[in-house]
Amino acid sequence: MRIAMLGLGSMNGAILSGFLASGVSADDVVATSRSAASARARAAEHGVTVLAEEDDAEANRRAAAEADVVFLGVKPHGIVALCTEIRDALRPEAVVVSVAAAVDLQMMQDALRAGQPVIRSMPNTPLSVGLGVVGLVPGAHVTADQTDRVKGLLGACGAVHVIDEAQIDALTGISGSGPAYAFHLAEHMAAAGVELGLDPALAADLAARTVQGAGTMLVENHISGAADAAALRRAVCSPNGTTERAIGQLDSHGVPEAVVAAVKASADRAAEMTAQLREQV
Ligand SMILES: NC(=O)C1=CN([C@@H]2O[C@H](COP(=O)(O)OP(=O)(O)OC[C@H]3O[C@@H](n4cnc5c(N)ncnc54)[C@H](O)[C@@H]3O)[C@@H](O)[C@H]2O)C=CC1
Ligand SMILES: O=C(O)[C@@H]1CCC=N1
Repeated sequence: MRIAMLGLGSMNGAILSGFLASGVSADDVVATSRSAASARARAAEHGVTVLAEEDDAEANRRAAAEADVVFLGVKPHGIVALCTEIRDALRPEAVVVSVAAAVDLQMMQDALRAGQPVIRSMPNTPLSVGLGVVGLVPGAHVTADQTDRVKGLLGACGAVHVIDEAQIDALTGISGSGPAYAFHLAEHMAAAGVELGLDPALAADLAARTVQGAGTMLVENHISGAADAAALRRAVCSPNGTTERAIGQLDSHGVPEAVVAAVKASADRAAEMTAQLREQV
């Protein structure tokens, strides 16, 4: 299966790392980038061909022309223009997969040739280490085989959920943006350790491994049904102990409400961006 990755930034780069680690051959991937310098850097980093030409539309068309699956990894406001650019170069059976927030299936289908299969996705960057989460919304022209093919590719680097388009903003608020919430938490746990006198490298290591360990426990217990997040939290809290005091601080500082507000803000922003993009097309 030939894969094109148009726009090799943070998200498509994370997906590509996941693909290569899961056994996709670098020979089966062609990517594009905006500048020759970034193309060289990305080609060296991933060991795949990265095209960048004077005219980036030409690089995108060349990469798309041979592909069975084409990942669109540019910013949301560039997706429709990219679809228009590659429209006539795509093979009719090639599946276009957008990773962009806010750009709905209709906008992409309208910019591509009638009948071109399109899948809207919302991935997250932990796909790079095989622990991602992806929401997939297959468009009207996508066959079950084509969905399975894309699910197979992404499923080798994370959990894939096929969802309705109406659910994608909520999913974005949890799993698309969510890695940043965990990184934010780790950042401030480590900063507090430094304030308490720890070496910065030690504090960062403690925070990173704690988030990793808690995440792994959470997933294992979630899959087995043994315990949910609240039960695992309670198991760390000894009565009148250190953690109970710490959680009391999180609660009194409004962290539960802040997390709910953060997830909703991400989802609301996605919807707002969709409305803005619809006005532009
Ligand atoms: N960063 C993340 O964690 C996530 C990002 N996304 C989505 O991924 C998309 C990309 O976001 P990031 O990777 O964060 O941005 P980014 O800025 O890191 O990557 C975009 C890349 O596309 C390149 N590019 C721009 N126009 C191009 C063109 N015409 N031809 C070829 N390359 C072009 C840019 O040079 C850049 O390398 C967005 O639509 C975003 O909504 C979705 C889920 C998570
Ligand atoms: O911040 C953003 O808009 C993108 C979508 C989800 C994660 N990053």
